[in-house]
Amino acid sequence: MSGGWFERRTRAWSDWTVEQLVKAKQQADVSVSLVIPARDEAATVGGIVSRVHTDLVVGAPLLDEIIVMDSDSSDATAERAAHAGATVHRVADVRPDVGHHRGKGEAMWKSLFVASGEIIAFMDADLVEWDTHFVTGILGPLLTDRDVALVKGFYDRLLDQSGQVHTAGTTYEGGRVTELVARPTIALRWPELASVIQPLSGEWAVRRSLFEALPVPTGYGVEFGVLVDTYLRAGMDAIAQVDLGRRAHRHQPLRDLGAMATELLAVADRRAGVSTHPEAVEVRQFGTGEQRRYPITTMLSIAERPPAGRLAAPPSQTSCPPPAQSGAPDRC
Ligand SMILES: O=c1ccn([C@@H]2O[C@H](COP(=O)(O)OP(=O)(O)O[C@H]3O[C@H](CO)[C@@H](O)[C@H](O)[C@H]3O)[C@@H](O)[C@H]2O)c(=O)[nH]1
Ligand SMILES: O=C(O)[C@H](O)COP(=O)(O)O
Repeated sequence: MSGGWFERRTRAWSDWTVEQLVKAKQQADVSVSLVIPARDEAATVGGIVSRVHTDLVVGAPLLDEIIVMDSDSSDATAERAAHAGATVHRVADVRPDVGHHRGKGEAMWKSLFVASGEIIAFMDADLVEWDTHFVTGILGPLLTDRDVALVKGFYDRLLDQSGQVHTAGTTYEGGRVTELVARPTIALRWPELASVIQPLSGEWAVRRSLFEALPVPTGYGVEFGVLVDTYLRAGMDAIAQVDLGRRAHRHQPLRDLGAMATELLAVADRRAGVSTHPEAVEVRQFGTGEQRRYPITTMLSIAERPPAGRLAAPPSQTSCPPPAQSGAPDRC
């Protein structure tokens, strides 16, 4: 492990009780938003929002708001999230004057225009093994240490070959892109970051002032980009990591992970200054059996958004997002 950073900046979720965090929040006088980016997560998003709402909004005044960024869903994600107590925004409706990209990073970048928190915690919407300590854990270092600006969650990552959790086929082999792309890239380019146990974890929290100052990859490169940029601009001591136990989520097919890996490598190349990629790249993959000679070609967006803090205000009131589905504050 990298000298003292690991000892100084590695904690466990159980280091803080909810009551301690509420007190720390009051003392620091900061507001906290939980933002959940979600694309077609009707199966899980309602349960996740409802549990967090019960424990950390109603049960304790830790979160000022729970926002679900509905990322081009075609299922009932928005309805289920709103019903469970979240404020829901359609990503495409936020700041329409700057256009719309598909992708997770876009949803997170646009959340900066609708969330009010000085601290923003992010959590994925496809979790199947988790609990609300995921949220309290990633908030712990930010609420108790002014020098920390970014907190990454880490955990054992389950991989279930059948696509279900808790079956006999479950192993600890999850995190395929993490192991095969993120970690090797870090080893080669930014070895100090190698002590970050889950560089791609979707459960992380950040000070708004930092996130607003960073460029944001619109797709799955967002976690990697924010981690590397924080390190390059603020140094290792601005980063902390918190043990959250075990996590299981819905797995993507291998070919989709190939696309994710390409997005990460584009982010890494840009930060290392070794290439000037265009906004999109062609990825060619191949079928199996009779289809093995036929390419499946995808144009993959590797676009990045500029730092949100540098964006000019919307041109007029008409550019403001329409009211959210459950009464978001009007930020126009
Ligand atoms: O266009 C998209 C795609 C995904 N999501 C949401 O983003 C979250 C994570 O997406 P998922 O497809 O489950 O990603 P993973 O396969 O889990 O990828 C891992 O690695 C990614 C790359 O670092 C991270 O973004 C993820 O958080 C992390 O869990 C989920 O809530 C999705 O609904 C969107 O909001 N918009
Ligand atoms: O972080 C990763 O490597 C990707 O989310 C893939 O995770 P999985 O191998 O557990 O599906």
